[in-house]
Amino acid sequence: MRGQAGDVRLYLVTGPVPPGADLVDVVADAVGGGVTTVQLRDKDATTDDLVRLGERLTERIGTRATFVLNDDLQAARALSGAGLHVGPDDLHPARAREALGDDAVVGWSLHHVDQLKDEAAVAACSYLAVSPVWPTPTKTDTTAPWGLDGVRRLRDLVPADLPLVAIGGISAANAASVVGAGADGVCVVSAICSSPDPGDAAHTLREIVDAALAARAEEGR
Ligand SMILES: Cc1ncc(COP(=O)(O)OP(=O)(O)O)c(N)n1
Ligand SMILES: Cc1nc(C(=O)O)sc1CCOP(=O)(O)O
Ligand SMILES: [Mg+2]
Repeated sequence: MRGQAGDVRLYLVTGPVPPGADLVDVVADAVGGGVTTVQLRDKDATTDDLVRLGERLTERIGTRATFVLNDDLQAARALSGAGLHVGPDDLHPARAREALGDDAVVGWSLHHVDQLKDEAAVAACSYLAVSPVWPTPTKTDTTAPWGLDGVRRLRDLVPADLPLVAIGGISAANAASVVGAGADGVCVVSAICSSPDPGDAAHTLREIVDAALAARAEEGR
């Protein structure tokens, strides 16, 4: 049971924002600029912290973007309608699906190709994530980068009706190549959170992703 992935074309994962900036404003501006999914990720936050911040974020975002928690099932359960993103070292996606219900968004990071042999996990997911495409200073404890060849390989192996997103080192300079290699959406932290103008950064990325998706559709891929 997959649930709907929502719209994963431009997927913002939260991260550090510039001094003086407020994360809620950054996310709201980014959604105004074209972000379609927001993941609240803060590896140091308690469940209570995540719920409080999640409430502020969802109030500002409303229904304009899909909202997902990283790792923390309890926080996701406390925030009505929130989805959950997990990796292979976290809660199993089938357990997340059971806990959150059929309509919830459940995402899973692909660190190793062998994960695709876990049919129950894949069947429970709304989308899968190529993790990471390129090395990134934002998260240094990743497994080996897949590169664009890895994106192509995974797109061939992942069921065609299951959205595949990509994360790690993605910016306006390379987002089109990631979509061209088969990703259905790009996930970014620093390209938006570190930008002096998050709304403009999101708008630029969204135009690039939409153009690359349109070009791919025209080529019949
Ligand atoms: C969209 C998306 N893709 C990958 C990840 C990374 O998940 P994980 O490997 O579990 O690592 P942490 O984010 O938990 O450090 C992600 N969060 N989101
Ligand atoms: C949260 C996260 N997960 C990754 C993975 O590979 O699973 S890479 C990453 C951080 C991505 O940051 P930036 O867009 O600044 O490169
Ligand atoms: Mg995780």
